[in-house]
Amino acid sequence: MTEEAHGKEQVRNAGPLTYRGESIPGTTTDQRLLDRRGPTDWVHTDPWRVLRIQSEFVEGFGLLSELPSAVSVFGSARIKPGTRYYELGVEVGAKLAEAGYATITGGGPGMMEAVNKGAKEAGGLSVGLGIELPFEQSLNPYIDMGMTFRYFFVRKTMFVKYSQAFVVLPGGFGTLDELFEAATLVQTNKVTRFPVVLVGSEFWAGMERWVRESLLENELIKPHDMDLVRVVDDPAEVVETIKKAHIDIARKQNERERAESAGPEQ
Ligand SMILES: C/C(=C\CNc1ncnc2c1ncn2[C@@H]1O[C@H](COP(=O)(O)O)[C@@H](O)[C@H]1O)CO
Repeated sequence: MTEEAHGKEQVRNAGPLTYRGESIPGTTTDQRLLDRRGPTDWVHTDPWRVLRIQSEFVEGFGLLSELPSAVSVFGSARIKPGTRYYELGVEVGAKLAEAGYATITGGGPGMMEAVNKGAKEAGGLSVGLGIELPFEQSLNPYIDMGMTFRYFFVRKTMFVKYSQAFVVLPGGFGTLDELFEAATLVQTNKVTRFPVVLVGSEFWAGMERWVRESLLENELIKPHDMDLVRVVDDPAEVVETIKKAHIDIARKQNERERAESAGPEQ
């Protein structure tokens, strides 16, 4: 801030702003910043929340932007260690790590913990993107890099932006929300097509049947929408399915680019 007499009139430059005469505020920006007194309601207002949301995006991009090729894995928060589904999660995490993928989960207990454990113990990079919940919870202990988000939608952006595939293990409402969000993003071309792989054909059979009989038969989805999601059983198949899908996607992309550069047919 500079203040000078310009002829008789006072001038104050405050950053890019210029004030003259009567318009000069009674206090400086620093004085207002450093003054702790005054009402505090603004911390609970939407404009302030917008800044917090912005800072969450900045922190998330900062944490994840240099992540190597990664896969997001979703699954129940309630599966217990020692159960067959927990062991399935450990194996899926290990296979992804052995294939060189970083593994991203919701950072919580159950399946998320199982997958992070498998990935970490197999020497992979294990990432957890947690969410603030009304009850106390911390990131599981098998995470190399993690962040706890305030806002679900910011966290969801990170899963999509920083992974090359989604893997979905058995789970409840949270897992189904993540699965159908991924399917919708691919269906509407909001993301470049990427593989969505469900693990556990027995677990997913009921949902598959319902999607076919209620959604497809009532023409609420198109027949090719059924191909957006693949179902496998063996953890090794998860990696094979992702790799194969990536090759297919790259081939189709090349074909499209070649057709575009050849110009319109005569
Ligand atoms: C309910 C319990 C813990 C909840 N903790 C969570 N931490 C992190 N992420 C979570 C949590 N709960 C749900 N999620 C997200 O949804 C998916 C699991 O939800 P589901 O309803 O259990 O299927 C998971 O992929 C997370 O991204 C018990 O301690």
